[in-house]
Amino acid sequence: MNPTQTKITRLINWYSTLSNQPVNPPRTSEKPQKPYGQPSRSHLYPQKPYGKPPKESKNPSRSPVKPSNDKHKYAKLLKHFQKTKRRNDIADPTHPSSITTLEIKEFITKYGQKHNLNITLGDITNSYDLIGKFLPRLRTDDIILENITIRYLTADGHGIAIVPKATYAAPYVVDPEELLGKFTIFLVPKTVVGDKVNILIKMHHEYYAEGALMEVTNSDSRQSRRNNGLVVCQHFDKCNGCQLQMLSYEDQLRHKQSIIKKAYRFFYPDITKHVGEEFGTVMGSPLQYTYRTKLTPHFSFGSGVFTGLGFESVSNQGRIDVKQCPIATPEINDKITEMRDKFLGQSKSTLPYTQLTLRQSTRINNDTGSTTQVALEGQYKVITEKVNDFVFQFDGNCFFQNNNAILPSVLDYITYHTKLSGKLIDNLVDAYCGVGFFGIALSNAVPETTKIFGIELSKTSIKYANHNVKINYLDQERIKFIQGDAASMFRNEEFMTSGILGKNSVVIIDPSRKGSNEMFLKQLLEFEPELIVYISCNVFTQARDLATFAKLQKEGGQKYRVRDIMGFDFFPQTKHVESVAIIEKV
Ligand SMILES: C[S@@+](CC[C@H](N)C(=O)[O-])C[C@H]1O[C@@H](n2cnc3c(N)ncnc32)[C@H](O)[C@@H]1O
Repeated sequence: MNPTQTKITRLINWYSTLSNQPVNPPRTSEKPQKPYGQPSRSHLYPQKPYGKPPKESKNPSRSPVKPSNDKHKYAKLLKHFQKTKRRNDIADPTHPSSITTLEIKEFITKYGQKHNLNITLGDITNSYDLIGKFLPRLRTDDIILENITIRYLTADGHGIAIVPKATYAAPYVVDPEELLGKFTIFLVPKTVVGDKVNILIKMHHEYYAEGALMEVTNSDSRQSRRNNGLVVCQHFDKCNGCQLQMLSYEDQLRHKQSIIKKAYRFFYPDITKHVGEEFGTVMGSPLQYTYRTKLTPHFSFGSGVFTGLGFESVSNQGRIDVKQCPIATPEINDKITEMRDKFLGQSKSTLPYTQLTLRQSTRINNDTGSTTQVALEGQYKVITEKVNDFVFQFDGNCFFQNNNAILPSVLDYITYHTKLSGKLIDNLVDAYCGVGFFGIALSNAVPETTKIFGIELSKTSIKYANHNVKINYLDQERIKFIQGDAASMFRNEEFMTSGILGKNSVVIIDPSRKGSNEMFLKQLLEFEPELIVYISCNVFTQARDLATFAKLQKEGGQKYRVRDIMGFDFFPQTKHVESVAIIEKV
């Protein structure tokens, strides 16, 4: 045994004593691995988690590695891989990568307490040597770790496993002994707590590494919440769209409640003083599949012709061809088939764009009032949707909620809270109003004299919001939607001259994922409405904003209390959850 091998053996022995578990030595793949999934469908899947055949080690002798001088190169490369089109504000504590770091910290603390270990971020940090070795184009080995346990599920729907670095990293560092007491956190998509999995080791980041799921080895065991029999979609293993199909719907709702509680634990722990320890119950969607009224699949192409239509793959290695998407409505699925048949094999020049916008639309027969459902393709088609007794029209590229079936329950919940205090509502303010959905849909839940005022950044949406007032035969003197930044709403001339005062007002806030901001919240506090309803598709920014709102009240004394927080499952089978907070004046 050479000195390096001796060190590796010592490290493995150290881990065996530490965990009291047998250690499966890591395996370098020699033959293509079977991906996990339901055996009956295995013929549908390619043989690898992503297309490339396994690479042979170029370094069989595993000579000790030289220290890397490439820190800057790796740091730059990592930055490149972390950047996505919309999410480049990585200093933001609510950025998804910052949330992942918070989740990892929470996990190692809990795991450390359970196993009597003090694991710090330093103990799980990946060295630049290790990061460099596993960068996509520099990785020389396909290393598979077997039977590792998933112990935590992130808000992104990735399972977390913790593995002593000694079990696989010794050949990639200068001094294997430096791995003593060090761990790697693996994030493994499409896994759930209790799964035992075989993973292919992929890219390393500062505090975690990516693991591609090869196989779940305890699918039928009681330790895991998984039930592969529930998976409906043939593309589930590969597609990035859904994360939770293998969980029962009750487990999905429980997981989503845990995301709401986690978001407040991270950004506004004092929430429990308002709503107690148990909050954020998630109401299920009446439809758990076939609910999605909008899809935006992309065409893939090769040699100048269209070769597929679908979504990003879970491994971020291009797109997968999706023939049917079971969470979308039947009409949208028919449209996918139609568009695929029309364009596949055609030259790329036949279409001026590579992304399709498909939306569900309702056709109303004006003579009989009967309706039929259709799917329309294109960003500028006029879409019609009906919610309760109201009709909404908008361009294909305007924002509109994507799960029509759950919207009546959300409206009922808001109505219940607006009526709870028994006070008359004189004004309803709809901030971030889109095409006027909440303002219009709640117009019959408040007295006929209640003024409704909405603001929205998008010009097109505002055009449709005012159009929707007309087509629902609502009084245009009573309901007004204006274009502008919500942050300047309270100083807007039209708003100031509208006579709307905070007293007896309800303010609805429904911002996009990045949430609201201090400027808006400050003015909201000065406006002093009776009730605030904060609807959010990103509970982390919602929790941050409510913490800011509480902080703003520190000086002048507490004016508001959070009455309730409830989740709504707008997107079954996926990681997403909508959170609605009710904030009342004390
Ligand atoms: C989640 S959507 C909600 C829309 C609407 N409430 C609904 O339910 O259909 C958020 C809306 O906020 C708008 N928005 C984003 N930033 C804004 C800002 N600073 N001021 C006003 N509106 C904004 C977006 O254009 C989008 O229509």
